[in-house]
Amino acid sequence: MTGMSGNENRPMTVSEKIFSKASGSPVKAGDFVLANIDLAMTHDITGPLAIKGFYEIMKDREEKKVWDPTKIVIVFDHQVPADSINATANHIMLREFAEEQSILNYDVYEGVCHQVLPEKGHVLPGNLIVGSDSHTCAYGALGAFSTGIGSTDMAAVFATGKLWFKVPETFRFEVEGKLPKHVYSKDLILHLIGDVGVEGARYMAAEFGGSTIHSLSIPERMTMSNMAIEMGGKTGIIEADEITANYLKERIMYYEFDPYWKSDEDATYVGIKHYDVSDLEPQVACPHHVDNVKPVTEVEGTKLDQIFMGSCTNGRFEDIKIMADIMGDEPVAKGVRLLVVPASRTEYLKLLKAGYIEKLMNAGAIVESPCCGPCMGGSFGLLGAGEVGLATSNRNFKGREGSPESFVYLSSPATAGASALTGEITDPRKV
Ligand SMILES: CC(C)[C@H](C(=O)O)[C@@H](O)C(=O)O
Ligand code: SF4
Repeated sequence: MTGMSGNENRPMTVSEKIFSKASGSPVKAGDFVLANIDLAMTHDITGPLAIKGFYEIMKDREEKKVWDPTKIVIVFDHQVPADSINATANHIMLREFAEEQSILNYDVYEGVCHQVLPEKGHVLPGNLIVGSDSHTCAYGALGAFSTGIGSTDMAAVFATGKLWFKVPETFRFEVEGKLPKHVYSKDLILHLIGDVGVEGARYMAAEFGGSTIHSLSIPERMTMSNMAIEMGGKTGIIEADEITANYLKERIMYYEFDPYWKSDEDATYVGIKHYDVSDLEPQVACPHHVDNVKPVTEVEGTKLDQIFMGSCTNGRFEDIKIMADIMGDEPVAKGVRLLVVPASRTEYLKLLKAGYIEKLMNAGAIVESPCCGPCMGGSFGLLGAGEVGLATSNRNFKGREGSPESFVYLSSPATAGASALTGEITDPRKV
């Protein structure tokens, strides 16, 4: 894919470039544009309402067809396998819609949407992607502008392939330094969210850059981009580089790297913050807000009832490997439930082959098949009143994982692994 030519020589952020291409003329932050959508993702929770809205829009048309079936992906992940008759009805509705509209990218329970789309090569740098899920910002890890939208907006996208946007301003997070041992990109993103707060990047493109970011693997970048919404960001974009290109070459037959999809030097930012991570400690987000972030040393010793290792934030092979490695051959502490839910079928199979699933099961973990799992108090693994959970996911709102009287802490897989051995929040550097 080639970039826009003739940007009036005005330096642009990568997000401005993407909106310029998507709307057909050079734009700047603050402009209102009608943009062409490259890819639309929906899932089993928000999809049914989008379909109803689509038929409502189409009610007077003879041909009720989506704008482009090849640009729609439908994922079954929040309630799979169906945990209620209502969930089954939603799944049936989505399957029938996909069949009727010739949408081929759907079903088979591949895993959590935000893992499945990049993994299957649906995401490219420079794309404008929308998904009816707030963590759609995750695909920014590959240099796409991707953002969450509501079901009714999705209905309009199904019908027209276009959507109105106000081109967001960009806030740049410039990160330098080498992450210390046992400190990961999850600790970094929690630290940034704790620093700027849940509204710190409201309606902005959060752009993560600097040598630390560009040394991260794609799974590590995905963890960061995924959580941009937790600082209010429209997206969490990381300019594509060689690491991105290598990830894509494994997935897309004729992928060619296009260096255009980077912010120009002298592009206009609404703010730039600099960080040095050389001394960063493992971080924990404490109940009930994602920006209530503390170094692990301030909360170690907090007794746990359950640990959830999974989600679109940290449910990949690399994450679960970190947990398994830190646990060694030691068992899960008595009295704590360790739920491990790989983010996709592919990640699960890699873990199986490498022996990590067996290792974790021998340690006492309960391993479930890929889905959102307990992340949003879904199909299983709910916390009871007064119970305390530690999760590698992205939200710790009141009642997020079950009872409104429960408590959820968020951490990296390393902290979760160390804590599984002791049954209390534990500093992974001390294991
Ligand atoms: C169910 C869905 C609408 C929701 C979201 O948009 O984020 C969920 O995925 C979540 O993480 O809370
Ligand atoms: S894993 Fe959690 S955060 Fe991710 S899409 Fe599912 S419910 Fe949302």
